[in-house]
Amino acid sequence: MKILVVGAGAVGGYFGARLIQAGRDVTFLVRPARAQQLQRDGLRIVSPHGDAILKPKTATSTEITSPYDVVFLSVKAQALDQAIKDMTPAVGPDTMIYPVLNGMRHMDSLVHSFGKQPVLGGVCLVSTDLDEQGRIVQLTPLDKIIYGERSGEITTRIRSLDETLRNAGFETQLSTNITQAMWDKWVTIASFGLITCLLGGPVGEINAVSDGKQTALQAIDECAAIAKACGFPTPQPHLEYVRQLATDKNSKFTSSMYRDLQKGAPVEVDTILGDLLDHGHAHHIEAPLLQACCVHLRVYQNSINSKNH
Ligand SMILES: NC(=O)C1=CN([C@@H]2O[C@H](COP(=O)(O)OP(=O)(O)OC[C@H]3O[C@@H](n4cnc5c(N)ncnc54)[C@H](OP(=O)(O)O)[C@@H]3O)[C@@H](O)[C@H]2O)C=CC1
Ligand SMILES: CC(C)(CO)C(=O)C(=O)O
Repeated sequence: MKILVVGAGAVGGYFGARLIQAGRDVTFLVRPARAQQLQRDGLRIVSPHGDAILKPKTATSTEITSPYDVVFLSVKAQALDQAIKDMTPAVGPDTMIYPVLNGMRHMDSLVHSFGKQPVLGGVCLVSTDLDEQGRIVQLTPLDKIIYGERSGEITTRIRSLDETLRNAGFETQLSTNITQAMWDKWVTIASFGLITCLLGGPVGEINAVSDGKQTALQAIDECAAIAKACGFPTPQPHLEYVRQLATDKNSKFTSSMYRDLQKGAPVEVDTILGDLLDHGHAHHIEAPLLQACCVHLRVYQNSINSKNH
């Protein structure tokens, strides 16, 4: 299968690299600056599972002339519209689009642009960072991707995708209920985004101060209550796992949103937290911590936008 990874950043770069190491046919769709960096320094992975420096195949949007079998979409929400335009030549009648962005709103944009047929559901569970030198640094051993047809069917194409992705150095799961899995992930990232960005530190530092633990648990309850009201209740074992992760006093765990905030970079506030809050409003669910965090991050976002103009 010919795989096009759109975005050689923290997520795409990591899973793309592991797939290349496992012998899969991977090309990265990149913009010119990243193309030059990869050409010069290679694709560099720093990971508890083993470091790597690879020379990947790359293409810029004008260099794509024929469809790929799979487009693994791993850009940030704010880059989605342009990425959709740039990846269009790679999408043919049989292409599967496998997005791993956090949240759900990107699904509407993809279906609007390409129709329902090519768009799979997808989730990734990993904690990676694109550092100042363009290296991909994996911060915890977790690396799992989940994929499935949005209908839940086990089709021939999803089986071949599963065969291609399995045994490539990370955990995989073919899901027959990918929409639920995406909601579970949404609750996870919204909880950790909210906890770390609003309370201002990694999980352990929040739990080290009085009322930190209770506030973290309240944040999870707010996000889970919205998912439940929307008809996607987070399964109890998953909720327990999130609660445990969020209350570990020794944990350095953060969220990609918090790391963006620390870097002074744009944060996916509206697609991860704002969209969840809107779903809460539609169901009359009170979510004061989530609301406060949205306001905090929107003020931050406005301040970086005005600095950049
Ligand atoms: N990092 C993490 O731990 C996790 C992130 N996620 C989610 O995954 C998604 C991706 O995040 P992440 O990998 O961290 O983000 P990064 O910013 O690290 O990577 C995104 C990459 O996309 C590239 N890009 C943007 N637009 C285009 C384009 N038009 N064509 C080609 N490349 C493009 C950027 O390259 P450049 O700007 O250099 O051109 C950048 O390298 C987000 O929705 C995030 O929430 C999910 C789970 C964990
Ligand atoms: C919460 C976490 C680490 C789970 O994969 C994540 O999705 C993120 O930081 O963006």
